[in-house]
Amino acid sequence: MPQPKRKLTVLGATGSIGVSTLDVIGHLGGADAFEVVALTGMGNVALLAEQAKSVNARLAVTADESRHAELKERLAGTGIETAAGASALVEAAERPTDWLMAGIVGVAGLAPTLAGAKQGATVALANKECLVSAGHLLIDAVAQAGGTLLPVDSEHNAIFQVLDRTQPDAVERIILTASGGPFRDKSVAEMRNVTPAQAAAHPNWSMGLKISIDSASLFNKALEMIEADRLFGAPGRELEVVIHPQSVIHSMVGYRDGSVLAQLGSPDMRTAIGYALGWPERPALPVERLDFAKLARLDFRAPDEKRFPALRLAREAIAHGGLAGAVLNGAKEAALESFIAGRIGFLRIAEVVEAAMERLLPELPGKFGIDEVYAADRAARRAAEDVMG
Ligand SMILES: NC(=O)C1=CN([C@@H]2O[C@H](COP(=O)(O)OP(=O)(O)OC[C@H]3O[C@@H](n4cnc5c(N)ncnc54)[C@H](OP(=O)(O)O)[C@@H]3O)[C@@H](O)[C@H]2O)C=CC1
Ligand SMILES: CC(=O)[C@@H](O)[C@H](O)COP(=O)(O)O
Ligand SMILES: [Mn+2]
Repeated sequence: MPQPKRKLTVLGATGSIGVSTLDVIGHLGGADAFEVVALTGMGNVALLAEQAKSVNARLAVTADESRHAELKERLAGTGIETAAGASALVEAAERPTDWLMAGIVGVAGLAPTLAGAKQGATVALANKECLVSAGHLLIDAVAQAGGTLLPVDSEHNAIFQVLDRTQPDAVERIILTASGGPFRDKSVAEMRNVTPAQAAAHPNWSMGLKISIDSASLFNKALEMIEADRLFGAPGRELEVVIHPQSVIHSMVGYRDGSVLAQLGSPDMRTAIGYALGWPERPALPVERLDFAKLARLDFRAPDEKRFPALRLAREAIAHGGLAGAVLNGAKEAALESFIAGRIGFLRIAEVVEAAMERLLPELPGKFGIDEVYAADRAARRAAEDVMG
């Protein structure tokens, strides 16, 4: 009897993570090995349609209702179902699947990712904004449904790989590495007038526009600190960030005997995605192997929080707990969109987030559910807009 194929859904299939995920799926057998339940995208319906055909997906969904007619036309006669809009994304994520990639960017990914978690799928989590904004709601949803949450963000995937879960008390430090981004060595004055294109030019990783710019402001690392706190935080465990310009060590865990375990690899997300798809096994992948003699050296230095205030704001959000992450992220998303649109300068991003946090943190409810998360996100965007004028 042939084994039933493993069912997969990819949210955000047309993005950087989504394209890498489909590449990994292709290397591991594609439509012969997997049944692709659903693929989702937003504006890039041409790519979405091509992807859906290439893996013989059951359903293709665009988040943008105005693009549905085009998607339908591109998939006419293929038998692939189509749908559009925010609720269609959630319905796609609710369709029974074994494995779901959460690869939508921003808090827009929260509702479909939660829906996937609630049906008990293994959730491969690239979208960090879910954990930052909704705290333990996602982790609890996975646990209640009997599913598994596998971090895909390279740092958290690295920590997951080297964390000895049989000895939680032996872990004393979680060390996130940060490339420092394209402005690692720039002064505040030099960063004042940088353009979105300069900010998006990541030195090591090829990624979507928003995460690339977040790496430049170190807000990516700020989000990752909160993400790490949600995933691996425990009393007595320190959370550190170290600048490591080569992005070869993806993160580290320090133990009470002085050992530090690190995961290394080329800056290629297919390793983390493949790990999450194959877990607990490691599939063979055509990722460039590290050549240590060629690398010759690995560098480290402390982050400069005067030039990059994002890390300090992340620590404040972690210390405050609850919905502070939703406020930091909502304000950051609003400020980032304004920077991309040319409405504010690069340095204003951190100023806007700090002002929104100062305004909103004192009045946040301690207990929260999903409605309060969205309310905090909306309030943060309003406060950010207000500060930006
Ligand atoms: N790229 C990377 O290497 C890494 C990314 N991550 C995280 O993974 C997530 C995805 O990042 P990345 O792939 O770079 O992002 P991209 O911008 O490249 O892709 C985003 C995906 O989400 C879709 N999308 C955009 N807006 C919406 C929306 N409002 N509703 C539904 N779908 C939407 C896009 O559709 P379309 O393109 O069709 O418009 C696309 O499929 C982010 O949370 C990021 O922080 C984490 C670690 C590494
Ligand atoms: C690939 C990945 O996980 C990104 O989040 C990457 O780590 C960004 O790099 P920096 O934020 O360290 O510049
Ligand atoms: Mn990362």
